[in-house]
Amino acid sequence: MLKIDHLTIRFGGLAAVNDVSTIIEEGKINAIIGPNGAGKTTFFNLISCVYKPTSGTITLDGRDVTSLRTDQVARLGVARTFQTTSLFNGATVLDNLIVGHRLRTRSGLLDVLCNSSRLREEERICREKARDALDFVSLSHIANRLAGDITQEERKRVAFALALATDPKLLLLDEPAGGLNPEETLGLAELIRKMVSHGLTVCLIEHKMNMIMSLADKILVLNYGEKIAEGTPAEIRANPAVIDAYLGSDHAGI
Ligand SMILES: Nc1ncnc2c1ncn2[C@@H]1O[C@H](COP(=O)(O)OP(=O)(O)OP(=O)(O)O)[C@@H](O)[C@H]1O
Repeated sequence: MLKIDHLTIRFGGLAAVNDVSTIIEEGKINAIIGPNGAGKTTFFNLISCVYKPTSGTITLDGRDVTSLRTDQVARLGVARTFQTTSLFNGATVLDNLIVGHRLRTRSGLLDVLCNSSRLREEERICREKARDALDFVSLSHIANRLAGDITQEERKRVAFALALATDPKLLLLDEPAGGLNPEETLGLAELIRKMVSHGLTVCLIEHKMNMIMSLADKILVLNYGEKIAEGTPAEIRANPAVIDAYLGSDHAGI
């Protein structure tokens, strides 16, 4: 699905991602782990085209997307969630989703002024997609609640729904379980499995090792910007380089 070849980005003298090659496998849960400052978020910024690499290539389904803009790669089906979810707190959950989806549809100012049939049709589709996405993440019951009044876990699910409403094929999740308790984390892991069972490919960054080890099909380990290991959870757990990297950091054991 997404092929990454020799990807490097330098900030001044620092190679935040250094010569990383990997494949994000279709229909799988691909995880990226590594100690603080390992380059995980920078790697996400590269594959969602927020940053342009210093060198290397990114190929999505056979097409070189390395120099595309974020909105262009999003239109090709790459959606992303962030560590914190920005919502319009004074608007309802459903309206947040509709706005999120409208940002990607085609009507222009003229359509709005004329209340064109294209605009009305797009609005109908947006509303339908927003409701479907809310239903998928099990939040239909809070559709009309103000976003400022929902829980942290519900915000995480809304972030998933926002991404899903854009019909992605690849979903990049940045620390989806950050700030959640163990029970909520299990619920979110279940939702990620459900997305994959519906044909999505997932790539996630996560610090919660229990979650990653039980959820991921494949794990890429970064340390100081470099790939130090790649494999199944069992392979990663037994890898001496990974154990070394984590013993030298302040993270919980793997
Ligand atoms: N825009 C930037 N300019 C300069 N340095 C940067 C920039 N973005 C990231 N870095 C540096 O690149 C390195 C990797 O940072 P990154 O945020 O990708 O790590 P991370 O693995 O996501 O860390 P964490 O787990 O703490 O979120 C760090 O040393 C960071 O300071």
